[in-house]
Amino acid sequence: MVSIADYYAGKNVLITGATGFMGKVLVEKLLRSCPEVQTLYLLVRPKAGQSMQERVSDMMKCKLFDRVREDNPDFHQKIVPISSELTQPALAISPEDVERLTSCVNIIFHCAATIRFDEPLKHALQLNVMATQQLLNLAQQMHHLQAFIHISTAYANCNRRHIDEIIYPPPVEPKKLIDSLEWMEDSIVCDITPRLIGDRPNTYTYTKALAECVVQKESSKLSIGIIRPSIVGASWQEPFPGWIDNFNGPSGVFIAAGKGILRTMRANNDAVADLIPVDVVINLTLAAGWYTAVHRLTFPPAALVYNCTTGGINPFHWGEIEHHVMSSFKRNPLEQAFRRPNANITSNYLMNQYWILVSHKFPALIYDLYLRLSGQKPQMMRIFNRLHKAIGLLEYFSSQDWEWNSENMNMLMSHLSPEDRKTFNFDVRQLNWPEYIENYCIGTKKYVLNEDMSDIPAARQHLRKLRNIRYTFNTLLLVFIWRVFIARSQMARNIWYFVVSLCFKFLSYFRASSTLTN
Ligand SMILES: CCCCCCCCCCCCCCCC(=O)SCCNC(=O)CCNC(=O)[C@H](O)C(C)(C)COP(=O)(O)OP(=O)(O)OC[C@H]1O[C@@H](n2cnc3c(N)ncnc32)[C@H](O)[C@@H]1OP(=O)(O)O
Ligand SMILES: NC(=O)C1=CN([C@@H]2O[C@H](COP(=O)(O)OP(=O)(O)OC[C@H]3O[C@@H](n4cnc5c(N)ncnc54)[C@H](OP(=O)(O)O)[C@@H]3O)[C@@H](O)[C@H]2O)C=CC1
Repeated sequence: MVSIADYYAGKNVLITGATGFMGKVLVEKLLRSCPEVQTLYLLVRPKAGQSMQERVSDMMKCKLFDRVREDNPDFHQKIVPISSELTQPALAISPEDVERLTSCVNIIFHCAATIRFDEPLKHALQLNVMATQQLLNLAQQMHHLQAFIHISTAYANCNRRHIDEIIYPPPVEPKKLIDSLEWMEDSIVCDITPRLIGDRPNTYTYTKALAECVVQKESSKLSIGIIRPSIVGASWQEPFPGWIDNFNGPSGVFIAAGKGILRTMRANNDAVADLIPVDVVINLTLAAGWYTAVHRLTFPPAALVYNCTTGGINPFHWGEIEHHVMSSFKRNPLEQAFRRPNANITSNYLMNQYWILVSHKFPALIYDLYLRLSGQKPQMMRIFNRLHKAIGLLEYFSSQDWEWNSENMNMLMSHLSPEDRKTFNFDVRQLNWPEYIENYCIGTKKYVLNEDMSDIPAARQHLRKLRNIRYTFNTLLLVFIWRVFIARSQMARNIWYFVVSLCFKFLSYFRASSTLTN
């Protein structure tokens, strides 16, 4: 069978969501490991005052592309941005571009989505479901299409404990839902959203489940693969360890803990933390593209689903993550930490509320008071409120376990040549978690916060200063409480005198015995 790189040689690839976290890694890996690929067409929208060309050229300047740049300084010639707003009719692609794409595209990777957990249902439906349908319509007009790869999520069916590599019946017929919500005002949709999403935690997982059904409907006409990654984290090996560029999922939690802001979170110490490195997901995605295309004529007309998870193969737990994240940030501290990193996870609701009060709200109040007194704008309480909202949305995923069947991932691996297994490695049995978490934490420091590694001694010095402030504060607090207590209670005074005299007696005894032995 042809190798993966040989398959992609001369192919035209269409990618949505290329400016996102996973899309960027996909573009980079294709250019680096499949250097003979013909053209990458990226569907991009203008954003924040930047044209789509400007956005794509900014993206190509990013550090992620350093290795590709080294191998082929002219790699940008292979990239063709196509203007597209996925929530618009016909994806807002111009007729000339449609003509161009339908005549030459061989493979589609559909990564674009809204991954916000608090996205209003209508918008999440528009982007995650309707745009997917429109892209499938476009795909059917393509004369040379060999594979359509849809990126879903392992949590699309998080209302089940055991998840097989099949597409489950939709909670509702997507078309009916879209039609009925179309005429409704946003406020009404907002009111009925909890009833609609039922036992799913948010509009994201709900709409991703509906999108899978939309994709499945077209599987008799197109060769389709569906990738379901779990919690996508920093890169494991490629293009370099620890690459990450956003606050999503665990990254924001790690950073907040490293900065000493987050001290408590509800999570189950013993639950599996199903993190999956982004390079593993992308290697599997490219291999699935190759497999889908090569076997397109022999497949029965059904989309092949790949659960892309680690829990069943190489499990690691939230308690272990907490331990390794904390020790990593103590070795490699973040700059200007608010307090020393010391976050604890607990599954006990009351305990968590207690620590929120003592370790989040109380220090925030004091710090804001200090800011106010020194003529600055208070900000800490606002930061904590945002943090509480964010972790509140994540807790559902860190408090329970799921079991994913990953037979198709194993099957795919067994079809790769030894060379492809190395170049497109998605064998998570080899993943060393402590080393991965260390690189992940360093990655958040270097690539998300843009902090310099040479500043680590100063950051350590800052942590020592914070420790001394804490010791002084605790001592003063103890003395203060004790003084108040002693002033009010005869019993406390008696205990105090008893302890002091006991200490004095011990001291005299040791001094006397040491004089005798000399
Ligand atoms: C040591 C402990 C170990 C235990 C550790 C347990 C970890 C347990 C992880 C489970 C993880 C499950 C993951 C499920 C698996 C998928 O399905 S993965 C898909 C994942 N999707 C996400 O993670 C999206 C979640 N995020 C959201 O929905 C929204 O960002 C939020 C949280 C509702 C916040 O919305 P918002 O208040 O409007 O804020 P937003 O505009 O997004 O961002 C505002 C600012 O905060 C920053 N920010 C955003 N999120 C965060 C954050 N989480 N933290 C800090 N800053 C953030 C942004 O960068 C932004 O900065 P500026 O640009 O203003 O400078
Ligand atoms: N990150 C994770 O942990 C996981 C992600 N996934 C799935 O992987 C895929 C990629 O996720 P990720 O890279 O993290 O997400 P990002 O949020 O980083 O990227 C989303 C991409 O979609 C594009 N997009 C969003 N709205 C539009 C629009 N209206 N028109 C055109 N493009 C749009 C964004 O473009 P722009 O830059 O213009 O906003 C961006 O390129 C998604 O399908 C997600 O569901 C699955 C499991 C876990």
